[in-house]
Amino acid sequence: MKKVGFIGWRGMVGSVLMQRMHEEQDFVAIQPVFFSTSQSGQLAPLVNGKQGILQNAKDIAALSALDIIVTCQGGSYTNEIHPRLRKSGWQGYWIDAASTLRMSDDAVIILDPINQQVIQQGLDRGIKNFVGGNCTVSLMLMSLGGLFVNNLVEWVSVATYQAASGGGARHMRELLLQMGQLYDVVAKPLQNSVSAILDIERRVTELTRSGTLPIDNFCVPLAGSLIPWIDKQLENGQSREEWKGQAETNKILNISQAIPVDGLCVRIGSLRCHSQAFTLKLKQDIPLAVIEQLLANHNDWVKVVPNDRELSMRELTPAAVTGTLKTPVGRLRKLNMGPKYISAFTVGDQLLWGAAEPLRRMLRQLTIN
Ligand SMILES: NC(=O)C1=CN([C@@H]2O[C@H](COP(=O)(O)OP(=O)(O)OC[C@H]3O[C@@H](n4cnc5c(N)ncnc54)[C@H](OP(=O)(O)O)[C@@H]3O)[C@@H](O)[C@H]2O)C=CC1
Ligand SMILES: N[C@@H](CC(=O)OP(=O)(O)O)C(=O)O
Repeated sequence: MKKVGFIGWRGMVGSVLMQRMHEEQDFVAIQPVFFSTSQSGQLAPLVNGKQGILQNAKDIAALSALDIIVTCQGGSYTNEIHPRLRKSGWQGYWIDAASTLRMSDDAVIILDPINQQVIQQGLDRGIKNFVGGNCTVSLMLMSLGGLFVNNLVEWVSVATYQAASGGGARHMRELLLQMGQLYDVVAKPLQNSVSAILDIERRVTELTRSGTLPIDNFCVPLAGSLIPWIDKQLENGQSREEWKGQAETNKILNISQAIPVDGLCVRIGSLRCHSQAFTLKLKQDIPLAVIEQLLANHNDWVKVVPNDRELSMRELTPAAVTGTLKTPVGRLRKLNMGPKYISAFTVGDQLLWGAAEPLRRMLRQLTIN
């Protein structure tokens, strides 16, 4: 049985990974060792009927004893530990949720329903670093995979609607605290159906602008608003999140002629589902029914939601998709720009297919035989 170390298992992404591994009984096939950067010496979680002690996540000797390391601890941990561990001669598999190593030549970005062939080629070439993709990229490919893998996409323009969880656990708390404070300030007049709505709105807006809402994480209020920038600013005017769209998509697909992917990434007040509105230019004029069939047949998680008002409102929302592995796509139609232009709207849980699930499946692949 492979000895597998888990770092970051008690964080938000790590907890989702643990939950999924329990659901799929993945622990049965491995010997798990749990690590922490802050709680070494305390009790590890009970798994396979055994409860060990948390190891120090920065102990290179302890890490070196592992066949596989799975980390959801974040980029700073990867930056600090991965080079030291490799320098020490460790030859094991490193599976990571952080973006740090994604674009390295000696790393494969993992999304097996899309690029199992690339993963297998990497394994055959002796690649040992396997990194989960950016959540918007992974979720786009899970929903629109049928068009990408059939080489039908000429370019992609996207506007994202990204959930608070993408920033991390503290961001989700901050959003909910903001929502609570905004509600509290108008709770009384809201009970009274004849109170003037513009008075209510004014109070909410005044509080939003007062500088008293908690904004340590988002830097500005998100509740009742949005933030049209995610991640760092690049010199070309893109946000780093926007830059990842093209860079990671093309690396995942491993194609020689890059598909342009660009757009605007926006943070909104949903909790853990990212949504994305696409304009795609296809390489051919394909009937909509064929497009729908290619999309629906691509993988077990995508579902084509017919372009119908009622169904879109019911099935194509964060509220409907949160906490599930579904990656629905809908609002599919040909645009006025011409027969090769289509719209699409996708929704996906950014902690599942957007973060934990590709890691879980990679680990399973390495441990099943
Ligand atoms: N959030 C996301 O949507 C995505 C995140 N990622 C990557 O995953 C990394 C981790 O993200 P995320 O899971 O959101 O980070 P979290 O902040 O939830 O957890 C990170 C670490 O914080 C420590 N920690 C300190 N206090 C607590 C507490 N009260 N509860 C739980 N953990 C605590 C734990 O480490 P310790 O036990 O060592 O103290 C934990 O592993 C990111 O930095 C990013 O690189 C990737 C894709 C999406
Ligand atoms: N940046 C994403 C979360 C994510 O997946 O990030 P990264 O590419 O660093 O793993 C968000 O904020 O919604």
